[in-house]
Amino acid sequence: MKKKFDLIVIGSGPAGEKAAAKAAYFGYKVAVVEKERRYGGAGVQTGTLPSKTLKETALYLSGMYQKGIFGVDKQIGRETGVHDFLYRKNVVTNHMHKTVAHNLKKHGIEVFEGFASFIDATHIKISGELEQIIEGNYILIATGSYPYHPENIPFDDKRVLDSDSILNIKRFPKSICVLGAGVIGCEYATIFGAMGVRTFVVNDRDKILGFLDSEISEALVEQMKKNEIKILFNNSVTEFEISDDEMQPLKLKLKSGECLNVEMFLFAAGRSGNIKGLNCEGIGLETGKRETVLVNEKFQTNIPNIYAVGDVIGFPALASTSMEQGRLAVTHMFDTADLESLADVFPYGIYTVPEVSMVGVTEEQAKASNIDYGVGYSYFRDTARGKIMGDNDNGYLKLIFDKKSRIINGVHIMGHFATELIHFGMQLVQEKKTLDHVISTVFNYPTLHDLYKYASYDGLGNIAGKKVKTAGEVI
Ligand SMILES: Cc1cc2nc3c(=O)[nH]c(=O)nc-3n(C[C@H](O)[C@H](O)[C@H](O)COP(=O)(O)OP(=O)(O)OC[C@H]3O[C@@H](n4cnc5c(N)ncnc54)[C@H](O)[C@@H]3O)c2cc1C
Ligand SMILES: NC(=O)c1ccc[n+]([C@@H]2O[C@H](COP(=O)([O-])OP(=O)(O)OC[C@H]3O[C@@H](n4cnc5c(N)ncnc54)[C@H](O)[C@@H]3O)[C@@H](O)[C@H]2O)c1
Repeated sequence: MKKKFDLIVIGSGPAGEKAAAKAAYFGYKVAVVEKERRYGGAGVQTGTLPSKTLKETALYLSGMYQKGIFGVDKQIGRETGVHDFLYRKNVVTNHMHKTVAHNLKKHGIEVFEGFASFIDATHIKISGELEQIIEGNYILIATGSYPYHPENIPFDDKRVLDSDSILNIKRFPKSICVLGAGVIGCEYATIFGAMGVRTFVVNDRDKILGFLDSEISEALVEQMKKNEIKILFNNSVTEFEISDDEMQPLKLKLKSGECLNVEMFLFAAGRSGNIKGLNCEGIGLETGKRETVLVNEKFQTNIPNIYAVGDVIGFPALASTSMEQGRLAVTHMFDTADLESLADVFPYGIYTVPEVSMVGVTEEQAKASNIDYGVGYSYFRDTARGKIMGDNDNGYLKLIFDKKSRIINGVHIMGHFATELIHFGMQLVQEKKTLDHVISTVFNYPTLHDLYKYASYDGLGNIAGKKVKTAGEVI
């Protein structure tokens, strides 16, 4: 007999898992269909958590942040190989697979292993070892995204890689070229840089991480250079010459005419939505650019009982926002009345070495919208906690505020733990707090939260015409 559910979720990534768990928590009968044996999608298996774990591994093996404390340079041992590099990543993804499986089970969600496709708006065919058809009053598409593969790149899963296949390398490279200075490209470039790999980044623009405040982006470039990462701006790879002999380097011809000889190549220039095989066209579901599903502000598609969330709907394509979109879609389906909308202020966390994080407006945006804005800076090395940690990367925090009201509307941090530190800044921006609010706040001492206080004092100095600090200042 055909099984019937209140909700069928396609995909067990962050968006699907959280949506399914919430609907089940509210008492609805829920199914999740997952095509892979291991749960968690790009969030757990191929994207967020593996890359963040590799970053921690690189920091551990290189001793990069201990260097600032003891002043010694711990060279990565020659014996450090691909096994050491990937070990912790495998531990974390295995554990998280089990955590997701456990979460689905404890909520009483039925999981179907197989590939889901639409028969019609309420029936899903599951293809795989056990083929079957299930029925749902509501369907949630949470199928995520995959690395985009341009035709001119000869991916081989050994030396010419994307952000999925880089996780299965069999030997550790001495040199690598990363194409694309977006989030994936910069994170991996700094991971390999920290591991002592000669790293080249090729980007078709003159800025890395185009959405960042320009000063922060430039400061990160300086740190990358310090870690011997070479960034080739306004450039691209036009041709590949690959010898069958794997001991020979890949020869990459660049738009600038130069040739780059490296052991590995990582393509990191965009992703597309996972809609192939879903049969969207067959049921009349509207899709957009880069294989995305089109939705309204309630995450509802043009077919009212079908919703879509996460990477498959495109921007911002983050695990953090995908989970919330999943929960919100369930709010709208079942009128659970617990969440109204996604917060319009959310942070960006870039897990490069050093980390970068931001919330609110950049200086360029403040300028463009004619806000009479001021800035305040503070440096990790000027705080007691920064001194204790031994600031290694000239880390700093930058506040952008409205000069008249003193309301803070942008916070930008580059430095160790930036992705953690940003959350206080997020509250300031969300709640429209002022510089005066920050200076009247008491923090634990010594902590890096002092950065907020010093930047606020610097901002007040700016208003009073007594500004003393500039971006990237070294004393
Ligand atoms: C290298 C990298 C690093 C990242 N780092 C971060 C980060 O630090 N912070 C952050 O917030 N975000 C990060 N992201 C983005 C984050 O991983 C994604 O935004 C998030 O995983 C999207 O969640 P999702 O549930 O929409 O899709 P996914 O996590 O991709 O999950 C989709 C699931 O659907 C399944 N599926 C697809 N089609 C079908 C089908 N037809 N039938 C059955 N199952 C199907 C897939 O197998 C998969 O398990 C990173 C991404 C990458 C690639
Ligand atoms: N920490 C995080 O939150 C995090 C980490 C990794 C990935 N992600 C998510 O994954 C998504 C995809 O990331 P991405 O880095 O692949 O894409 P992206 O679109 O963010 O960046 C691509 C970069 O490659 C450059 N580029 C594109 N084509 C090129 C070419 N032919 N030659 C040279 N340069 C080229 C672009 O100018 C851009 O700088 C992001 O949008 C993000 O949502 C998030």
